[in-house]
Amino acid sequence: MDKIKIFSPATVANISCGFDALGLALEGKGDEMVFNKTTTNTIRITKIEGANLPYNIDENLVGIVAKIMMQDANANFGLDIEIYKGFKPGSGLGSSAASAAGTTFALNELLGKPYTKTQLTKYAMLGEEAACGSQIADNVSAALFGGFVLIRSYNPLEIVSLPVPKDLFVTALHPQIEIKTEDARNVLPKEVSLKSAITQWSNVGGLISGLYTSDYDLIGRSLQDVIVEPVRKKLIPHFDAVKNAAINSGALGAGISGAGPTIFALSKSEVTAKNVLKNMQSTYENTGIDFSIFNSKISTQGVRIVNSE
Ligand SMILES: Nc1ncnc2c1ncn2[C@@H]1O[C@H](COP(=O)(O)OP(=O)(O)OP(=O)(O)O)[C@@H](O)[C@H]1O
Ligand SMILES: N[C@@H](CCO)C(=O)O
Repeated sequence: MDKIKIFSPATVANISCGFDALGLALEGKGDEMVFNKTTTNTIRITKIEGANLPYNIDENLVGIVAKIMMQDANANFGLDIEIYKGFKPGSGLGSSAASAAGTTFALNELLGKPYTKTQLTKYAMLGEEAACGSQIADNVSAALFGGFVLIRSYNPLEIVSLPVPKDLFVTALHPQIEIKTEDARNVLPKEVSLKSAITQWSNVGGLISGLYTSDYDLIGRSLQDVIVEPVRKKLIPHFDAVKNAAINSGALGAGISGAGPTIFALSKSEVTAKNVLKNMQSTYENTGIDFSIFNSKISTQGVRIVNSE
């Protein structure tokens, strides 16, 4: 294979109760990238559309991840890379993760598929470190594996794919402000009380049980975050109003997508999700802040090939 075009999905990390441990992949929203093998032994980013990002391969995490993987594999080719961002960095929808996961997937194909998805996740986590200072796995593993994922352990890295109940829909409202993941991590408490920890891990258990049994009400009751959301929601204008609008219009639950500012809601059917979108939208329309909003199914596929030669 000499050339590959891939699609890498947007993702929702944390899913309320599972900070750094849970993620899901969205259908339809994501980045595309083209990787062309060259005979030059250099890596170049030749085109970037959709976001203002560096072309320097030591600054753009696509270049950073590609360089490390090429060196480790002793690759005997160079690369020309085109990046088409489908959503903005700093949105809470895993922009850096879509780039990092997509790069590892494409490189694996061009190298003859030497790596497992868990090994690719480890490489993609280096991209996350370059973006925000932490080797987080939730967005990148959701992008690579698709569906719902649980990071059962960071060391050694263990990713568990969870079932996706067929009627689940995601609504995502993205206020047009940028929150850097690094900044959103810096506001977090260094310690949590035992009481909060018990509530949180009980909800993670409830959510996972709900996914396995397609118990939508249990999923809804488990979408609670008593540790991260109370601190981070202060960074997101009108968070409570939008969350309440989602729940009052039938959503199972709602919370912060990743590090924010995107607010996500889960609903049991497309009809409910449409109603939830309408009410979240009309709540934000009164704020004077620009935003975008969409509904999505959960993608069970993750990063995929668009075409290859
Ligand atoms: N290819 C790339 N795609 C996205 N961001 C990149 C890329 N290369 C470098 N960056 C830098 O990474 C930072 C974005 O990372 P950050 O984690 O804050 O956003 P994010 O990935 O959209 O957040 P979240 O994971 O919450 O959705 C920005 O400073 C951006 O310039
Ligand atoms: N779990 C990470 C995701 C960042 O995209 C966080 O919430 O900081």
